[in-house]
Amino acid sequence: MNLRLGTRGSALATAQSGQFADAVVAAASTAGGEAAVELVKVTTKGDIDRGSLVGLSQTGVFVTALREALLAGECDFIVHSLKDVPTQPYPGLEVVAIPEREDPRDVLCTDGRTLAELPEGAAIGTGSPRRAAQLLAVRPDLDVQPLRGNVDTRLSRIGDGLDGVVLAAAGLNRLGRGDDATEPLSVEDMVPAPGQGALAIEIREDAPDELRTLLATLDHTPTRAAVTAEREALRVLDAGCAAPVAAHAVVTGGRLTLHTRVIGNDGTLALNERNSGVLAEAAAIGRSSGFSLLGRGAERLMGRA
Ligand SMILES: NCc1[nH]cc(CCC(=O)O)c1CC(=O)O
Repeated sequence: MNLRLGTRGSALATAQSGQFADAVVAAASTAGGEAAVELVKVTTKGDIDRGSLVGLSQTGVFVTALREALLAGECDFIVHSLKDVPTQPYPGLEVVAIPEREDPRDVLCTDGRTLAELPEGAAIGTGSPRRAAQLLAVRPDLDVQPLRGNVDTRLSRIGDGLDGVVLAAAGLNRLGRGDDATEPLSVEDMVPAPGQGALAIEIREDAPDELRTLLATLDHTPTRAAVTAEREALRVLDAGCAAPVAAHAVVTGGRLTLHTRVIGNDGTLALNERNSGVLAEAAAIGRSSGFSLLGRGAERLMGRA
C-alpha cells in the first residue's frame, strides 16, 4: 500500500507524523504486508497568518486545514495532537486509531532549578490559562507571563526575560528534547489538559477497508478509554483547549479513574471531581464528572455565569 500522510510543517507536527508513519510501516510488515508512507505537507491558515491567532482559540485552526486536505483527497490519513482536536465529531471523517499515549505530564524547563528552588517572584512563561492557574495555586508569588510560539521559540526564552517555561513532556520527547525538561510536574499539582500526550489518527469515512484495518491495529484500548473520559468531561463543560479545564485519567487493572479540575484564573479557587469505573463506562464517567462540576458552579469559575 502506498499511503499519503498529511502533516503540518512545524517541527513537532513533522516529528510526530514521521514517527507515526514508521509505526504504520512496521505494523504492515507485522501483518505480513507492506506499506510505504509519504509525508504530504499541508499549509494551514494558522501557519500563514500567525497574527490572526492572537485572541482566537487555538483549537481548530490547524486541525481544520488538515481535515479539509483529507476530505479533498490530498492525503489518505492525518495525525493530530488529540488535545488540539475539538470534541465535536467532524462530518465525513472518523478517528480510526488512538495510539498509546506519551507522557501526559507537563514539565518545567529552567536553567536547572526546580519549582521549589525558584526564587520569589520568578518569571514563568505559559500561554495556557490551565497551566498559569495551577502554577499560581502552588506558587502564588510567581510572575506568570504570556508565551506563544513553537517549542523551540519557547525554550529559547529561558534566561531571556523568563526564568522558566512550562511545556508538555510529550512534545519535548517527540522532538528528542526530553533532556530540556528540568522537572516533571506531578499530575496532582498540574493536572494535564484532556487528551494531552495522545494522538488521534483520522481517515475519511469512505476509506478503503485495507487502510482502516491497518491503522486500527495501532489503536491502544487503555489510552482510548482514558482520553474518552477526559474529553467527555471537557465536552460537557463546553470548554476548549484555552479553558482552565484539566482532566487526567489513569487506567490500572481494568479500571479507569478520572480526575477533572476546573480552575479560577488566579489559581485561588478550584473544583475537583474524581470518578472511576470499568473501561466500558469511560464516556459515562467523563459525563458524570462534567455534570457534577457544572452543578457545583464550574461555569461561575470559568467566568461564564
Ligand atoms: N497546544 C500546543 C501543543 N499541542 C500538542 C502539544 C504537544 C503535547 C501533546 O501532544 O499533547 C503542544 C505543545 C505543548 O502544549 O507544550
